[in-house]
Amino acid sequence: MPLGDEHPLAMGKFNPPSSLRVTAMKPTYEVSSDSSGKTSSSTSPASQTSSGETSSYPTSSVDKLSSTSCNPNDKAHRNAPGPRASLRTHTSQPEDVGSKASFADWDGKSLDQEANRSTVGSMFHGSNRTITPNDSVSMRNAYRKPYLIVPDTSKKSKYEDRLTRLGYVERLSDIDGKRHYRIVLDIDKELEEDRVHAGSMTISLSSSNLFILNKDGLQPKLASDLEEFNNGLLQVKKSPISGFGVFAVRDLERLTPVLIERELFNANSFDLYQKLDTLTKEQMIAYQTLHGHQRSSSEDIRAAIWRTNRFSIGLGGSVFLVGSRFNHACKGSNNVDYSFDWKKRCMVFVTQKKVPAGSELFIRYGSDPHHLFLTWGFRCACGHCTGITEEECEAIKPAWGEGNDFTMW
Ligand SMILES: C[S@@+](CC[C@H](N)C(=O)[O-])C[C@H]1O[C@@H](n2cnc3c(N)ncnc32)[C@H](O)[C@@H]1O
Repeated sequence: MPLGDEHPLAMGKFNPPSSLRVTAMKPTYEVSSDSSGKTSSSTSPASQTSSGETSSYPTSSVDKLSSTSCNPNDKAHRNAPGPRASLRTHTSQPEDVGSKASFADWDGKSLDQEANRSTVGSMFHGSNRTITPNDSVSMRNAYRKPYLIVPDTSKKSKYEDRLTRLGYVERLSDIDGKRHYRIVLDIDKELEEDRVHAGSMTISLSSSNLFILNKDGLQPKLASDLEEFNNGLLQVKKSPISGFGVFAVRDLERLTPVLIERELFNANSFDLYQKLDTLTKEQMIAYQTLHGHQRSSSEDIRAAIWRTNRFSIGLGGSVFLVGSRFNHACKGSNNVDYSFDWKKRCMVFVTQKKVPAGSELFIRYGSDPHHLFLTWGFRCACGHCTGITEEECEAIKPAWGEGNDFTMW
C-alpha cells in the first residue's frame, strides 16, 4: 500500500500547493562540443520556483551527428560516431517555424573531413560537403520532450522544452536561397534520470544539489560516516529527544527537498531474513548501527531494527540508512514530510515549514503517543503532546506478545 495513514511512520501525503510550480524562463539553446567529443550544453537563464529559489539547468552529454544516415528512426546510425560540431541557436522559441539556429564555432577550421572519415557532407543529401557558420537550421521538427514538469499541465509553457543533444541533421530544401536543415534531437537519458518524483512534486537533482543517496550501495563508504552524514542541507547528529536525529545545517525554506535516498531493502515478515542475506557486509554493518527496539530480550536485534525503522512501501517495509534517523513529532509539529518515488525506489524528504539552521527536523510516525508506544515502544518526548503515563505503558506491553513482532504496524 502506498504511504499514508497505514504507514508505520504515517504522515499525510506530501501535496504541494499549486503555487509550487517550477516554471522555466525563456531558454536560449546552446549545444557545443570539443574535438575530443566532450560536449556541454547549457541554457542561459535559470529556472525559478515559487519559493524564490533559483536553479540552473543541468549540463548534457555528447553530441553525435549521424555520419551516414538521415533516417531519424535509425537509432544505430544516430548514435554512430561522426563529425562533432557546435550548434548555437539564437532562438528562444524552438517550435517557431521561422526560428533558426546557426552553426558556429566548429572545433576545427572545417568539418569536411575527420579522422574517422566521416564527413559533414555525408550527413546531408546533395553535394554540399561543408556547413558554414550562419547556415540556418529549421527547428520545426526537432524532437523534444518537456524538461520541467509542471503539476498544472494546462498551463504548460512551450518554453519548458529543452533541446539537450544534437543527434541528427538532415538537409531540407533551401529557403530563400539559404540551406535549411532539420535536426532530430535525442533527449539526454541522464536528464530523464535526473528527475525524482515525490508526490506531485518533480525534483531535478541537478538543480536541487541533491543526489540519490545510497543509489549504488553505500555512500559514504563507511557505515560510521552515516552517523555524521551531512549533505549541506541536513546532518545526522545526537538529538536531545532520543539517540540520533536529523538537523538543519542552514536555514531552510518551506518545500525544500533535503534528502533523497534509495531504500536499502524492502521486506515483509516472511522474507526479512532472505532480504538481509542479500546485503553486503558494509551495508549490514550500516544496518546494524540503526536503533532497534527489542520487545523482549529474545527478539532478534536484526528484526527489531527492521521493525523500528521500516517505512511502509507496498506490502513491505523499506529501510533507509539516513532517513531512519528522523525522530518523530506529534500533532502537526513535524517540519518534514516524505514521499516515495516508486520508479527509482527512493524516498524524498521535503520541509513543510521554514526551518532555522540548527533546528531538529522531525517527521511524523503516527497518530498519538499510545500508538507510538504500542508500535515502536517509545514514550514520545517531542514536547507537543501530553505523552502517556507509566501505567498506560504497562497496560500496553502485553500486546507486544510473541507473534506480534512483525504484524503490528
Ligand atoms: C526511526 S528511529 C529514529 C532515530 C533514532 N533516534 C536513532 O537514534 O537512530 C525511531 C526511534 O527514535 C526514538 N524516537 C523517535 N522520535 C521520538 C520521540 N518523539 N520521542 C522519544 N523518542 C523518539 C525512539 O527510540 C524510536 O524507536
